[in-house]
Amino acid sequence: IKLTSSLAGVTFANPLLNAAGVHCATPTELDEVLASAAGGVVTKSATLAPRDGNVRPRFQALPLGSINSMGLPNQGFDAYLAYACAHQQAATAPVILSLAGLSLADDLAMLRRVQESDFTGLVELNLSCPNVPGKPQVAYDFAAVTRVLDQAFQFFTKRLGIKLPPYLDLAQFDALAAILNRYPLAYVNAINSLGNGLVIDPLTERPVIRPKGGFGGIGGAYVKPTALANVRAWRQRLNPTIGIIGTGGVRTGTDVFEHLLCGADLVQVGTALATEGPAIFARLTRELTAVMATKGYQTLADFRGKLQVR
Ligand SMILES: CC(C)(C)CCc1c(C(=O)O)[nH]c(=O)[nH]c1=O
Repeated sequence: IKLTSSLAGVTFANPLLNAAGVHCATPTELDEVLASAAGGVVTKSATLAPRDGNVRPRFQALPLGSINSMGLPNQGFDAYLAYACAHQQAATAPVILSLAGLSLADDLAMLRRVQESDFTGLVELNLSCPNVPGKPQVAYDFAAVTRVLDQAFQFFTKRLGIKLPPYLDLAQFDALAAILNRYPLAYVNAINSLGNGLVIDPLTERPVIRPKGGFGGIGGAYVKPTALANVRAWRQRLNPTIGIIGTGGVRTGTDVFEHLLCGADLVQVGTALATEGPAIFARLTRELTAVMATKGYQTLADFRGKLQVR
């Protein structure tokens, strides 16, 4: 049984990575993921300048998932570009460089720096980043998405993927796919956390996280059906040249199998990694292998995207 997978010409020994934001903000955390059974690692979404992020508590694990309003705490673009270039030299498992500019100008400035750098790996542009205040996040403002991609692909010739939040209306998939299919994207990563949930503690009568009045992104089991639907919807609508990373609700090998069945080329783990640590990747590869053995599949291609129509 082989778990190898490739995305935009980059080969992964297995399809499993961390989700940007989880266990990936420092070189130590990144090294721990690379030292684990993970097939690769994604950096915390970088902003141009380092950021402390929001006040704590800003993450809370829950029985069925998690809520977070981290506020983009990160060591800054230079630190993650240096890490990505160093590990490219060392020919370790692939490092995906995640970017989340606080403005269109910052997005373009970071992409220009990558374009001029020695980094030839995958870049993941987080489109859940804020837009102009008072407007929805970039990914929910299709004119803003068009603007970013139009300007990026004027000069960016390396491998660019985008991280998208969940969409809940089929007309949104149709409209956005028509836009995305115009660009030479390496992949689409679905989904980011389900935005602005609210978890409260009935004993203290307060939200469980402090920033934004307790509003935060929801992850974990809560979002798996939405994550699978987004993976499937994008696979059905995007050019086959655009790969798919499935993220959301992965805790077991069967969850990984379901994302692959819906069309994912790679699968990322957030909430469950935050609670279990990088050892989860050995468990997930073991469990995925067991599922495949039971079903008689030898490779991921034997079943990737082959969800049957009822
Ligand atoms: C939510 C933003 C702060 C605008 C982007 C960074 C981010 C965060 C975060 O740093 O709060 N959390 C998520 O679950 N997803 C994200 O994309």
